[in-house]
Amino acid sequence: MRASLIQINVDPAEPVAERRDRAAALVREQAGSDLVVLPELWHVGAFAFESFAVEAEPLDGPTARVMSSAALDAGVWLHAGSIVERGAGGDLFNTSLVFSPGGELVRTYRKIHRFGFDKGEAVLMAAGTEPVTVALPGAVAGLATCYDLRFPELFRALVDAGAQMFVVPAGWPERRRAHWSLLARARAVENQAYVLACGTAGTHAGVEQAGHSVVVDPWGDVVGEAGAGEEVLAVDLDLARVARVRDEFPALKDRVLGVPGIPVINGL
Ligand SMILES: O=C(O)CCC(=O)C(=O)O
Repeated sequence: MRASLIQINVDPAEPVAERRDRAAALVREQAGSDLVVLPELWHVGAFAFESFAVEAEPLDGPTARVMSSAALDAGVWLHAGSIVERGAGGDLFNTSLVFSPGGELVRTYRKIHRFGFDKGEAVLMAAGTEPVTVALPGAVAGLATCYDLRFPELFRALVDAGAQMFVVPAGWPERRRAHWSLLARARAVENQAYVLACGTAGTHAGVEQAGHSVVVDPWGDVVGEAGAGEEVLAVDLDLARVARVRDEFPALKDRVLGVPGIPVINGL
């Protein structure tokens, strides 16, 4: 599988509509890839809290329309990162969108772990409640978003649902870049799965972004890593490696479930 992670620059001076069109053009340039990934809230900026309500949109809103047509034109599976979704009841969600090469919206994932403690996303958005997987050609992908990366139980539940790779759009701050790299590798090693972690570049709302999107293989080796600025990170994934690593070093099979005090995750 050829995967291209678009680490787009989020600059508050660039109008959202222009960034949307620019992102779509970047997706079209990835024709020939199998999977294209954009980061979390790239249209508005993950820390641009004052713009969340203004830029909120339904699942058939402007970002979904533009991304659907970009996926169709490029003929790729597209994880279009996340949008500020306005749900039917008016609540806002941080919602990831996955399109088929035919441009169909095949999966959505509402971020479960909201970031900010008692501020920002944590108070402005509602939490998702359902882990989500999507069958891509050659592998089942588990979906997670940014802060979710800190919660291994979500990833284990996704493995129980069949995930062989994780796609993690993010707007991770530079200040905690060391955690980003470490956690991406940890989730890959402990779950013996590929991790495709796609962040943003630039500074918005005073928060410098880490960039350094990274793809980690099921052994924990870094397959490719971006720098700090806008960049497309293109990598080739050997999806059969997931089964090989799981067979040769069968740690997942050695899980001991049912120990008092250790919660059992029964899948989804
Ligand atoms: O966990 C972190 O350090 C960053 C999380 C974050 O920025 C987010 O989820 O938007």
